[in-house]
Amino acid sequence: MLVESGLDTFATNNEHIVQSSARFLIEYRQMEKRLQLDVPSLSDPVTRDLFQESDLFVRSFNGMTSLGLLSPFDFVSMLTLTSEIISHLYVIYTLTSDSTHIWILLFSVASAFLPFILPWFHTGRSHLDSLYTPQEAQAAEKQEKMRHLAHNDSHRPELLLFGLGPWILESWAHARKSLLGLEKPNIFRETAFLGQVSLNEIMVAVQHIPLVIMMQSSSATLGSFTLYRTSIQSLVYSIRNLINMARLAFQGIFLMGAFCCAMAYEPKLEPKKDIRIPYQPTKRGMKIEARNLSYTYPGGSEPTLKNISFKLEAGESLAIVGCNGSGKSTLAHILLRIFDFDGGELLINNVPIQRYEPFELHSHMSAVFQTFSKHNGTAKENIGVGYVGEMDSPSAIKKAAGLARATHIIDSMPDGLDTKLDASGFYSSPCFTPGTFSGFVGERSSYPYHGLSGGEWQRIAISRAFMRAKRPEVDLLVFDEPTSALDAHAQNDIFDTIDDVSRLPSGERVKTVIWITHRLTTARRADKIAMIENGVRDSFFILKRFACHNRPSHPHSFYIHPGSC
Ligand SMILES: Nc1ncnc2c1ncn2[C@@H]1O[C@H](COP(=O)(O)OP(=O)(O)OP(=O)(O)O)[C@@H](O)[C@H]1O
Repeated sequence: MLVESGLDTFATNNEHIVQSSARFLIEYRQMEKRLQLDVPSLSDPVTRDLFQESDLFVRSFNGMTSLGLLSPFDFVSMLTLTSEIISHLYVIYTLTSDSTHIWILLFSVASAFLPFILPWFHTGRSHLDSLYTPQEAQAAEKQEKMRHLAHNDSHRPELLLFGLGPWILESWAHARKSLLGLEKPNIFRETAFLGQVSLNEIMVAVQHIPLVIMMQSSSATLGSFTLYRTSIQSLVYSIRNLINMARLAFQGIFLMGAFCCAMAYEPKLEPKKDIRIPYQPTKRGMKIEARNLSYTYPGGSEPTLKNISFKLEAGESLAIVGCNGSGKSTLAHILLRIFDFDGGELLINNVPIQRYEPFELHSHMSAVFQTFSKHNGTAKENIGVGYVGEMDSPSAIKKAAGLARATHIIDSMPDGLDTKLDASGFYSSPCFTPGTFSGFVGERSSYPYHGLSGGEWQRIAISRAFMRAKRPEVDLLVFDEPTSALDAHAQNDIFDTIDDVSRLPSGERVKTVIWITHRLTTARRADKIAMIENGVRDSFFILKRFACHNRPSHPHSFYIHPGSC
């Protein structure tokens, strides 16, 4: 007994280790692949579906009897069920001696199966189909979206401001009911109920009729009657289980297929091996040349950017100005290789940008996006993500914060760099009652998270960009309205720093700098100014010198303007 129990424990532990390791590996591969996905891949619905199905496989990977894994145990269960079916069939066969018995048998089997077959006719589709209808997929997506809105604290202020609660609840309930099959008309439900519950009982009663006839023959005993009855019920039960198991196995194989396809998926911006070349630095920054660049957002009918052409020598600075919606941020995303472009050419250091591996190219760039991220993490993490190699170096983080003039913000936080920041704005709002949470970083404070103003967040985002910007391998700095929430004095300081960071101590510029701004004062600091005019979707941009259009003269300014000129 002792040995048996010891062996059993050993086998269980071993099994647990094997299952956990396999599960971890699958989850790791999925996470790794998902993190490689670029924006164009993510905006492709087919890719999104593929990764969703692959996610489903990974989440269902629970080892034995899971949906995702066909374990030996599943095959053993299938074999057992098959052998059970054969033995029940044999028992029934031995009890069936003449043609009357055969008819009784057929009648009994048909009536036992009827309750399971009828619902298929009610819905007009197979059980398998019912798992994948587009309406249900839509309902599932909506349900998840609403659940996310309700659970994610970062949406709470807008949720309250716009009174979205009832709408979210109603939409969620609608989607949920539809998924649970509670939204069918009453008549249909009653029919289905009759079909599944009462019909079962009716059929059990009906099955007794031929058996009673059988009892009247002299050879039938009460024992054979019971055996016959039990065998038919067991036969139906085993067949049903086998079908369910086969269905799960089929789904498992289908989802496993999706997982394998996802693992082989190459992100859209990834260059093919035969054209890929390593980034060639110029020592003076990044040389950029755009020739007739065009871009249309997925699903858009009109191009947001059309025929953009310009040239920026390594080490030059360019300010892009223009009205709202003219495409400035879109252009920045293309230059940063976040988006692809539909037409034209973009050369980086005289090489088409498509030939560079995006991960490598990005290591030579730093940026502040207009809609920068706010992480629900510590100040250290929020700044450190700019260059994770120095995330654990307080001095590097403080230096970057110093460049962004954010030192005083960090000094005023309760736990300095270890203060958890409130990305959602929820915990710093007056509606939040302190003291209801415990165990957060910085328990000295009664608030779990520390709130920041818009300008302070912007300085954190600029610090993040400076974590990487000052590094020698970085050749391009892009700032999309980096100081929109800062006062004029702070704005000047930041632009002085941008200028310093882009130069060697000797004063030589070694980084190309592009910034987007609505302020003429900051635009004038650049070597060149590009202006996007009438840029909403139907623009036709061409880079020209201001002087050609009687614009304020600046020796190195350009004018991006609609229409050929
Ligand atoms: N994800 C998107 N899908 C579809 N259209 C988009 C998307 N993002 C932006 N647009 C559209 O592209 C156009 C250009 O937007 P973009 O953000 O580049 O303008 P912008 O010049 O940076 O504006 P702003 O000065 O207000 O920041 C806008 O008309 C906008 O509606």
